[in-house]
Amino acid sequence: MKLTDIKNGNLSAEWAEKGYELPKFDVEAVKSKTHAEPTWVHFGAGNIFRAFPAAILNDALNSGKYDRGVIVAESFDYEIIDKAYQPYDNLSLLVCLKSTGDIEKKVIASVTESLKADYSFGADWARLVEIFQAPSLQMISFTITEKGYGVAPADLERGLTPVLAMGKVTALLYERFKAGKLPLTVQSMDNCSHNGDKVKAAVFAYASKWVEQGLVPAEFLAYVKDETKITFPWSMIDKITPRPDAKVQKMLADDGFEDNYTIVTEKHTFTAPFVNAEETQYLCIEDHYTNGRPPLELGGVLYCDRETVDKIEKMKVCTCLNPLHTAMSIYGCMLGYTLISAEMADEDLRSFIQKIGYIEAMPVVVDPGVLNPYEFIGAVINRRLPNPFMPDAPQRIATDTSQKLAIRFGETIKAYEARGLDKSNLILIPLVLAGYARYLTGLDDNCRPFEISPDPLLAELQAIVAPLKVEAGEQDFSCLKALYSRTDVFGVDLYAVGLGEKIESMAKELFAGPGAVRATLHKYVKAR
Ligand SMILES: NC(=O)c1ccc[n+]([C@@H]2O[C@H](COP(=O)([O-])OP(=O)(O)OC[C@H]3O[C@@H](n4cnc5c(N)ncnc54)[C@H](O)[C@@H]3O)[C@@H](O)[C@H]2O)c1
Ligand SMILES: O=P(O)(O)OC[C@@H](O)[C@@H](O)[C@H](O)[C@H](O)CO
Repeated sequence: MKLTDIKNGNLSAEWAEKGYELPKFDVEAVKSKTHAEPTWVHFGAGNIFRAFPAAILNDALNSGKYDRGVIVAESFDYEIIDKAYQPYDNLSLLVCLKSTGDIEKKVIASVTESLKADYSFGADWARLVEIFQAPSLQMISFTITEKGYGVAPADLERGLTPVLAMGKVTALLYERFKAGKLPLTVQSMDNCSHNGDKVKAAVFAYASKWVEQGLVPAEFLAYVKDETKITFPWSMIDKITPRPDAKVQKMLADDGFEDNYTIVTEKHTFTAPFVNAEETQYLCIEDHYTNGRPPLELGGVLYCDRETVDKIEKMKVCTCLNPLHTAMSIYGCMLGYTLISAEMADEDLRSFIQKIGYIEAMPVVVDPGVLNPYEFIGAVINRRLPNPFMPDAPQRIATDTSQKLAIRFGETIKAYEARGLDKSNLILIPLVLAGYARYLTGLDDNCRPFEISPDPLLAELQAIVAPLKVEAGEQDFSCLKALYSRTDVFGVDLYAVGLGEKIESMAKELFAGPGAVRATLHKYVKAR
């Protein structure tokens, strides 16, 4: 069984016998309609895209009530397109690993083209320009990680040929402007707070600079700022999607599914012709579109107003899921874990995240109404994270931690400040942040080196903690001031909000030699 059998019409009875769900729509017809009149381009050809946005579109197509696919554009890691999309006609296999142990396998055929979003790939770039000039285009979306929204001063100076994702997107919006100021919605689906505002700020930064440099007319800036033309809605996305896993790969191989290997690209993306993910999924989107949109409600998307998205996102990204993930990943990596479900069987770690969620973060959550925060966190702690069939690893979650702490913990600290809540109630959140300094040493709790996950600020932050040793006895921890006063990393100056000294004293305990991470974690969690 190979994904390309689908195009060749070469489908054996084995597919059904082995429980593989095939597309229920005419894949070639959808492909040619989408080519002629595209409606949706997604940037970021990573795992979550295939497991979730592409899969809900596949469901919409399976319903027979919609007929357009999605075109994927990769602006950063072109190897994904060469190795995980093109050889498989852009088809992929979604393996859903339920907490009951049931496994669903579904061929996703909603991706109709895969393009490398860079000028150096002439034909692909020309096709993207053509798509952005099409009146039918309704939405562009993103899952490019938080750092993908970065705007570097050097890139702003590159004019109309920038190298960063947001610059390229702005250049494509300029093509749409020239094609008649056509409307479009720019939709982030990343785990950032107020994610629409992040894209918006980046697009405005490029457009303003280009106007200032005389590269584009002032009307272009007015166009991207005109909410009847271009909108940047907020969203909340939730579906735990680990990297492709060796056990799943073996299970597929045993089935006779031949497209079962994993690729690690030079840029460290873990990709494959298949994705493995959990069953639970939520995608809540602010319904503010200027040129219509694909009917993703057919695949379960919840459309609502901005205020509701804001509350749902705060609940998930700042309280009930992502902070727990980061807490258990920082400590999990130091304690030698490679599986999230195994960490959930560790009483200290389970209790750590439970108390962070229920006692320290929950007091600042506003009930979004459409989802209940207590039910949500209950499912995360009791069903989703302990799912023994999910191959999720703390090392995946620890990737780019410096980009996530401000959202996952800083927002809660800010809310305590804003509401005048008693910050002495914050104990385990400071312990997470103290653990980050210990994590940056790259030594586990036995003082053996472990591989720190990639992070754009890694070298810079490691240099700050470099003077510290993991050993018993007195040492000078004043270098930590340069870390914990970083508002770019923590969202607040932790000294200014009165938590810096507490974090420093916890860090002293964590650095006190082999076994200190476990002992300190146990002490604070038990006392809480
Ligand atoms: N995996 C999950 O469980 C999950 C769940 C909800 C939301 N998300 C969101 O989706 C994002 C991607 O997750 P994934 O599982 O697809 O990861 P992945 O590693 O499989 O893919 C990452 C994607 O982002 C692109 N990217 C990375 N750095 C970039 C940069 N500097 N500029 C432009 N593009 C860049 C990569 O090329 C790739 O397309 C996450 O950061 C998160 O915001 C992920
Ligand atoms: O995807 P990231 O890197 O922003 O964060 C890692 C995980 O916390 C995240 O992917 C969760 O699995 C996801 O947010 C669940 O919906």
